[in-house]
Amino acid sequence: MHQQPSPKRYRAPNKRHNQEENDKPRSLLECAELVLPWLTPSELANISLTCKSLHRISKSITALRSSDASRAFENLPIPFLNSVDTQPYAFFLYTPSQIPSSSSFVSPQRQPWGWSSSHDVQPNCGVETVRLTDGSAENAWGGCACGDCCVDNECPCSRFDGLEDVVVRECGPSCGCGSECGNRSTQRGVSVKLKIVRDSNKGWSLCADDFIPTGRFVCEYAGELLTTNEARRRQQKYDDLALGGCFSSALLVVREHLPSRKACLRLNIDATRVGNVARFINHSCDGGNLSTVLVRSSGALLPRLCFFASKDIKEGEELTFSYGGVRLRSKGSRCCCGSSSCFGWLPSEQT
Ligand SMILES: C[S@@+](CC[C@H](N)C(=O)[O-])C[C@H]1O[C@@H](n2cnc3c(N)ncnc32)[C@H](O)[C@@H]1O
Repeated sequence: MHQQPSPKRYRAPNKRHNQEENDKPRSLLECAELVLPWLTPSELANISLTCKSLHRISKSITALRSSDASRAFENLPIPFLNSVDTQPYAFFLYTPSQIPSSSSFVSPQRQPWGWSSSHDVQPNCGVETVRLTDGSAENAWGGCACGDCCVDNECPCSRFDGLEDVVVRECGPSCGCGSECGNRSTQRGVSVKLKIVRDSNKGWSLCADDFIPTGRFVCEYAGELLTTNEARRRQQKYDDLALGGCFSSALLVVREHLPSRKACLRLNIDATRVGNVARFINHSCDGGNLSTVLVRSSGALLPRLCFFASKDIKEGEELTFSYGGVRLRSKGSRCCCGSSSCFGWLPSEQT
């Protein structure tokens, strides 16, 4: 007769086996805590289905991601808040400043996001933040060598240089004044409290989380700088994806007209895949509460597009600006800005 093994006889060998199992998950979990922050939301969702421990780690990564969209790149955390649906956060790679377009060398596919507090945060790991500076011009352009750039408006970097006055000048990489200089207000990242709030019509929206006075710098529009050909190729792809619904692109074309009006510098900034919090700013047909200003820093090759409060902004108010006045497609995407001057459709122009 076949004898059933007693539970006791089974337990003895299992004890050692259990010990090995306990050891294995421990090292597995340590690896998981390092690897999982590199995963996309769908990869994270898949892996969280495999066992309870990975589910727990995935959950804490999701909570950390929702608590700070800027993943410690900015001075203050910028949380996602959603009382509309179940989406906890938007997934993209973070760069606090412009980066050259996507050669794989500078524009990686992955960046860790959601490290637990026990790990050293490596905010600069993953996306290289390249300074687009003109090293050769360091002496030719000169920059400044002021002791205090904000005294008596003497700093040569603050002077109008023949470009249109919508271009603001700041000290930059070729100046001797250093990072604490008062003439670098747009170069220190976000210093006003912001939050990213889910809206049932517009997707995510960037909101003030404190009072912002008129004239205060809010953030720059950071992303990948594209050639015009690449911008056209991507816009076509984004338009196709948008037809399927549930896709928001963040490709902005900025034109800086030279004084002669005979030429203009065109900047194509794509924050769709790699960007900063400005990628969540929605359009308003009445111009919104942000003004856009091109800022040139001494020694930088290209200007940066910066947002300033164009009026006093209350805590909780959504931050918006006008995406432009041109609507090439008579029936493009529906606008839900809610302003009395709403056109009904979002601006659209030939990229
Ligand atoms: C730069 S993104 C802004 C952030 C975006 N709402 C999101 O969820 O990522 C631009 C996209 O936001 C949406 N959007 C922006 N302003 C809008 C508006 N006034 N009405 C409806 N949708 C808007 C459109 O889908 C647009 O393509």
